[in-house]
Amino acid sequence: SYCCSSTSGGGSGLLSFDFYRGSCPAAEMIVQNTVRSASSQDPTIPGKLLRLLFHDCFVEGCDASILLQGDGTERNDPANKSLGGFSVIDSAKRVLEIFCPGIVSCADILALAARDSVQLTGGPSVGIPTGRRDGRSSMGSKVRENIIDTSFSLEEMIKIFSAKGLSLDDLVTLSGAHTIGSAHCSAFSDRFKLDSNGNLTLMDSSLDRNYAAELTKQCAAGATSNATVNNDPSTPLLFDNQYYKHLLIHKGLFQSDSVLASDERTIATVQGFADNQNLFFQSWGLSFLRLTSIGVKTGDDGEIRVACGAINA
Ligand code: HEM
Ligand SMILES: [Ca+2]
Ligand SMILES: [Ca+2]
Repeated sequence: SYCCSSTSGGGSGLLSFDFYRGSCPAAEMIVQNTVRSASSQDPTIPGKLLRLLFHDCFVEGCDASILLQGDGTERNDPANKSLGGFSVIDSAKRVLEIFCPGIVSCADILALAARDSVQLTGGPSVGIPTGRRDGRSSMGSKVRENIIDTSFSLEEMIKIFSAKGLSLDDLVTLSGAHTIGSAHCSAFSDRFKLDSNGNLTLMDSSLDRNYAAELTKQCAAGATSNATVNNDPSTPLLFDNQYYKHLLIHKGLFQSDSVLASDERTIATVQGFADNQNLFFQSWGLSFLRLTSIGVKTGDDGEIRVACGAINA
């Protein structure tokens, strides 16, 4: 088994499965029910929760720093303005504060909610250990250096992933999150240029022409600035291996997606996942565990917030 007691160890970094078994046995069920009901009202929720977790874990570890509100926080950094799903975490927390006040961290709620989002959309169900505690700081200035931009080279992506203890396989596997959810036109407009009519024309020859034409149509001049396109053009609501199949036929939305199918260090993994969904799902389980373990605070570190948007008084 994974480890360990829930006694405070002063930041030992160890989590344990079913950490809340004694203190709040319904915790995981309450999160799951909240995510399920929110997603049935709004199918864009699972993608939002999964991306929210990624952006939390890459800045100060998986400590819910992304949820803190206020001037100069991560959440208010321009690079995070397209994040969503906050209200789902808040409502799970409200229910948990009624049943088990002061027990379940926002960091665990977010990790569990992202896990459940994958399962709800048809992906693998992954048991993850809990016991994360909530951070007490959140600085917008730390976002840029830790979050990958769509224009990054594979080299630059590897650098950031390895700084988090994640491998090249983790990078290819976790990028598979783009099998669900959507993106604002501005997120990939660097692959196009604006013509004199304000319309986009293709600059990046690594993109399939018909797919590019479809994207320019959806993002044409006059489309509102909050226009979005699906990350996965064929099964946007399903967590499947279609993302990898698209990469192989030059239909990766971001440059950072496309590069995975063109670099010889990653193409075999992409091919393997495209050919075999079970392989992708198995790998997802391992990589997701590593993602949700980045920089966790345990023991005496951090706190259990009363409300996810603010540190305790
Ligand atoms: C490796 C480099 C990555 C880059 C450059 C990247 C970039 C982006 C961008 C620009 C968007 C669109 C945001 C918007 O315009 O609304 C997006 C969406 C998304 N990303 Fe990533 N991402 C990366 C990795 C990941 C990882 C590791 C995960 C999770 C494990 C993830 C999960 C998602 C999800 C689920 C969405 C859809 C969000 C929604 O529907 O609101 N991404 N990503
Ligand atoms: Ca964080
Ligand atoms: Ca899909």
